[in-house]
Amino acid sequence: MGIKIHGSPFSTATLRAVAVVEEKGLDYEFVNVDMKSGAHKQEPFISLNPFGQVPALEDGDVKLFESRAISQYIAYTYESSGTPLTFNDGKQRAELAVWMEVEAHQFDPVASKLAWELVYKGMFGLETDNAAVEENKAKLAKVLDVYEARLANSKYLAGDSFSLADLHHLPPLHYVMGTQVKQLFDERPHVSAWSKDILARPSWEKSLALQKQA
Ligand SMILES: N[C@@H](CCC(=O)N[C@@H](CS)C(=O)NCC(=O)O)C(=O)O
Repeated sequence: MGIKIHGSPFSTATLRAVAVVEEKGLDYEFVNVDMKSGAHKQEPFISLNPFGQVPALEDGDVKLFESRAISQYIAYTYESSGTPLTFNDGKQRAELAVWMEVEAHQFDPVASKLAWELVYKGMFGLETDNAAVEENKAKLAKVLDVYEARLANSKYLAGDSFSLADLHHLPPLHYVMGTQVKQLFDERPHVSAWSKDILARPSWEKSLALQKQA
């Protein structure tokens, strides 16, 4: 049995897991979980993730949930395939850990909230909360100031090569770049160059192609 990713192509967390497998050039089966009908809260999916959230991964007898845990499993298990997304050196591994934490705890909460307010709510016919947009834009600006300083000295967040730390940003980054939030990236030259670079990766284009098949 090969790699199976269970999820929705419209879910940012699912796309994070898919992007890693694409970046590694691995064959995989995408198993669509119909979130509209609540399939993520029922069997058989709930046995893969008892929290009822996509994505989940199966690889032989390995079963995992949490997109960032899935990405690390793929990157380390299939280290020799495709792009090296991790580092062997201890200091670089520590840098990778730092920037993966920054993505998960500083970037993702605000970028995902902005994507929800400015993209997803529209899809569901819900009204944007403009106060929440302004509040989260201000928070994101502060995070991006830190990124700008980091990226002035380092081509990618964890070092000189593209890694999981960069890849983890792709799904919410993709969504907010189609909104007024893009301006916050454009105003910061190093952040702007970095975001253009990582969004142009063929693995990301292939990940998004899943949406066209849905
Ligand atoms: N920390 C989790 C978050 C997973 C998550 O929030 N998935 C969303 C879709 S992007 C979901 O399943 N939402 C439905 C729900 O929470 O009921 C991960 O990275 O995998």
